[in-house]
Amino acid sequence: MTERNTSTDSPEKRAAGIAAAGLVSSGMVVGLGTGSTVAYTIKELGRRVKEEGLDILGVVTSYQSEMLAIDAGIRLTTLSQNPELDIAIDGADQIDSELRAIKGGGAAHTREKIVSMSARRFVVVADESKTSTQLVKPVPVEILPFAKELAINKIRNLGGEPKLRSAVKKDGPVITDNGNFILDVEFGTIKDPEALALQLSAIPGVVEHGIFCNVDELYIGKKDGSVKTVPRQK
Ligand SMILES: O=C(CO)[C@H](O)[C@H](O)COP(=O)(O)O
Repeated sequence: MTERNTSTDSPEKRAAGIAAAGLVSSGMVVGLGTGSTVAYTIKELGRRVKEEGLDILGVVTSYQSEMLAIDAGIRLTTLSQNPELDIAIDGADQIDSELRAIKGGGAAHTREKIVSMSARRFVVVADESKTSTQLVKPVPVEILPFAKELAINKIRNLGGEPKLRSAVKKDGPVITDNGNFILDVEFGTIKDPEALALQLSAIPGVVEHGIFCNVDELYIGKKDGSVKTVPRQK
């Protein structure tokens, strides 16, 4: 896994994150993703709650987004109480020209997928470095610790090279918010993301993988502070 850029001061990420917050209006239930780009969205929504009386409920995707949302003053709900969301906004590690994305750099992709699939509209916020004609980054795969060896063998049979993600400030593996391990799997250029997504999902012990084929719209923040929006071609 390459080093994660979680810079807290990025004009590109800020531009994308704040622009996407503009899609949210009072009465909405909003899926709140995880990572440094959507953190700008969460903070902007919090500002609007305080300064403009924006009345929303948020559904978080990680302990990180929960803490940010609480700090920002956003009221939270759960998928049990609100199973259908109006919109979900989240970051991505890479996104291709057909808006298929790799997520899970922050090990939150399982809840992120559940939340994004529960939303009528799923918007990804990113800086330009995340865009690519094809997906080439390693795919994060959350697995049950009990299934590690089986999952590694099955993933190798698919042509992937899995690496157990290690924690930075803890000895041993990363443990997700769900109590599982993460494999970062190198597949080279992913020619057919939809097919690979199905193959990974079929492996016993795979909880969720980081290939997302449900992005409706991409907000790309640029260095000059402008934002390009790209809708998915239907
Ligand atoms: O999928 C994710 C977390 O699991 C993040 O959305 C993704 O890693 C992008 O993060 P950032 O906005 O910090 O670059």
